[in-house]
This record gives sequence, structure tokens and C-alpha cells, in this order.
Amino acid sequence: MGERRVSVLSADLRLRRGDFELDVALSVAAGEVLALLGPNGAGKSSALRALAGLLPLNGGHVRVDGDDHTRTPVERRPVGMVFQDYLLFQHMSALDNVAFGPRCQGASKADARARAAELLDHMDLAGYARARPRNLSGGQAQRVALARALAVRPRLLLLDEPMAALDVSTRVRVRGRLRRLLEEFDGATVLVTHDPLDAMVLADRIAVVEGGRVVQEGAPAEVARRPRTPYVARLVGLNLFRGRADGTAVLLDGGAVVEVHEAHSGSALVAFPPRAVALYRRRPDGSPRNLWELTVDGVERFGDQVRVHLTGALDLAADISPAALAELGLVRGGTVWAGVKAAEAECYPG
Ligand SMILES: Nc1ncnc2c1ncn2[C@@H]1O[C@H](COP(=O)(O)OP(=O)(O)OP(=O)(O)O)[C@@H](O)[C@H]1O
Repeated sequence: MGERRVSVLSADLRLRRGDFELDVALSVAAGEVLALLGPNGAGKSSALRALAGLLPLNGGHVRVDGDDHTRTPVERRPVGMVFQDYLLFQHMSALDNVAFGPRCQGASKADARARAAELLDHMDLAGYARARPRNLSGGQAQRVALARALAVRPRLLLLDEPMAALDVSTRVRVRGRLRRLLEEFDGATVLVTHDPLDAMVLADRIAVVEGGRVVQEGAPAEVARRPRTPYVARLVGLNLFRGRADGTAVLLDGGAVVEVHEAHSGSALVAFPPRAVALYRRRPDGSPRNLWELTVDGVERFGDQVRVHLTGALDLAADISPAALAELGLVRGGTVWAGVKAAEAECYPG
């Protein structure tokens, strides 16, 4: 901890695509995995393609190990890329897919194949060297694509939605394995995803991209605990409010006041999970510090819980058990008292 690692990647990406403008600065250290997380159309793929040299920049730069590669052609960048659907050459064996890059870099056929065999072996795919891509499982195809990207000994590894082509039942296993393989890579890794779980598991650091800009950046746990935009709050399942703190009271932009645990002053964000919200049919005695009478806006199943959406002085989500729902007799348009303990409300500078 505390040690500053040297940046392998340092990039300032500015480009236009029609009305869309991307303006993103990234820096990734040796051995570090950065996830670009964001909604559809946010500009994640554009950023990745710009790093690979597949999209030209209108401004800014791409530096790898201190060398300027802003204008280096795609095939000469020290970059390996894993595409969303892997784009393996279907008419070639797994081995030849992996050997392709080294061959293009001028390695002899024997050397390229030896390097490919070594990588496949390392990824527990030695028995599949002669297999055609269509005969591989999703997880195996992903590893062949990763081996192909690493075969050119890149300093920068780019992964575009690496889990997208996999079915849900295999994702957990494949994700864990990918994480271990990425941990061994000593260059910089940038991966694009719109799945918060991928970002949390695979990345050391997350940059949230919205509307072509980085709106939040930090360690996964920090981003999850202290979201800075409604998009991130929804992703990680937190209620999020913006307001002004005066000691332990935060006056929200909508007019409600939330009592929080830790004193602050000035512009602030308040976050708490839906499970921290208790619902009561009548105003409770000896109540928590935060209590509001709100209107039920909707009820939905959420795992083995029920998520109740409430509106009024503030809009929030509450998770309760199906038994509690029956007991409260909640109906859309009805009212209910919602309480949150100050100790559960996280406050941080906004
Ligand atoms: N071929 C194109 N021509 C013009 N504009 C484009 C083109 N492709 C994308 N765009 C614009 O660039 C914006 C960013 O697209 P990009 O694919 O980088 O987003 P993304 O975050 O990767 O989204 P997704 O997860 O849907 O791939 C889009 O909102 C769109 O307006």
C-alpha cells in the first residue's frame, strides 16, 4: 500500500462521432486492471477502439511506457485486444489462431507455434490446440482469444465486454478464472463492461463513463459504497441523494432532511441501502431519527425480498420480506411510514 506504481498507459482521448463527444483521460499502472463501466452509448467502446488505434483521435494522446503511440498504426501498437465475440478465425485451429500474431510480427512458424502452445498449455487448453473455434465452449473460446491477444507480448491489453458472449450459468466460473489470468499479466489492462459485477470482480479500479466523460473513478468497493451519480447508485442498489450538510443534518435538494452518522458541511451525498429502510403502518414511537410518511409508488419482487418504491418528500426504495408486505397491506397509492437509522446513512462530500 502507498507505493506509487509507474503508469504503463497514459491516455487523453478526445474524439467526435456525429453529435457524440468523448473526452476521457486514463492512466493505468503496471499489473493494474481498469474497468470502464457505463450505460449503453456512454462511449466505452469508442475509448477502447481509440486506444487500439481503430478510431482516430481529434485531440489528446496515447502513451505506453512513455512512448507516444497516438499515430502508431493499429498493427504496430504494443496492444492485444479481446473482442466481445472473440472474433477467432473459424478456419484455423486454436493453435494457429494464437500463433497468428507472432507470425505477423515476423516470428518463424516454429517459434510462433511454440509460443502459442506454451500459452494454450498455461491456460489449460493444451488438449484443444487442434480444435476449431466452433468446437470450443464459451469459456474456452474466451481463453483462446486471451491467449491470442497475449501472444504478441503486448504492454496494453484491451478487453471489450469479455463476458458478453457467455451464458449466465458459466459466467461465475469463467469470470473467476479470467481474473486469475489477468492477475498474471504485468502490463496495463483496460476492460469495457456495462455489468457492475464484471467490474467489481475483474478490476482493481473502476472508471464510470457517462455521456463521454469519466464521472467517477475509484476502487470497486469505494465506488459501490459511495456512488456519485444516480446511474452508479442504481447499479449497486443504493438510495442516493444530493444536498447540503450542516453537521449531521443534510438538507436534500428536494427539501427533506436526513440525519446522518458523520458530521460534514457543504455540498454532500447521502447513500443507504434499501434494506436499511424500515416500513411502518403507523407512526412508530421511539422512532429512528429519520422518519417520513411516503406514498407507495410500486412493489416488485427482488430475489427473496420485495422492493417497495416510495415517493414524496424524497423518493426511495425499501426491501422488506413478503411476510412484512402482507402485514403492512401495502397498495399502490397508499401511504406508509419509512424510517432509516442515522447510523445507516452514509454521508460524503458531494
Ligand atoms: N458508427 C458510429 N457513427 C456515429 N456515431 C457513433 C457510431 N458508433 C457510436 N456512435 C456514437 O458514439 C456514442 C458512444 O458509442 P460507444 O459504442 O462508444 O458506447 P458504449 O459505451 O460502448 O456503448 P455500448 O455498451 O452500447 O457499446 C454513441 O452514443 C453514439 O452516439
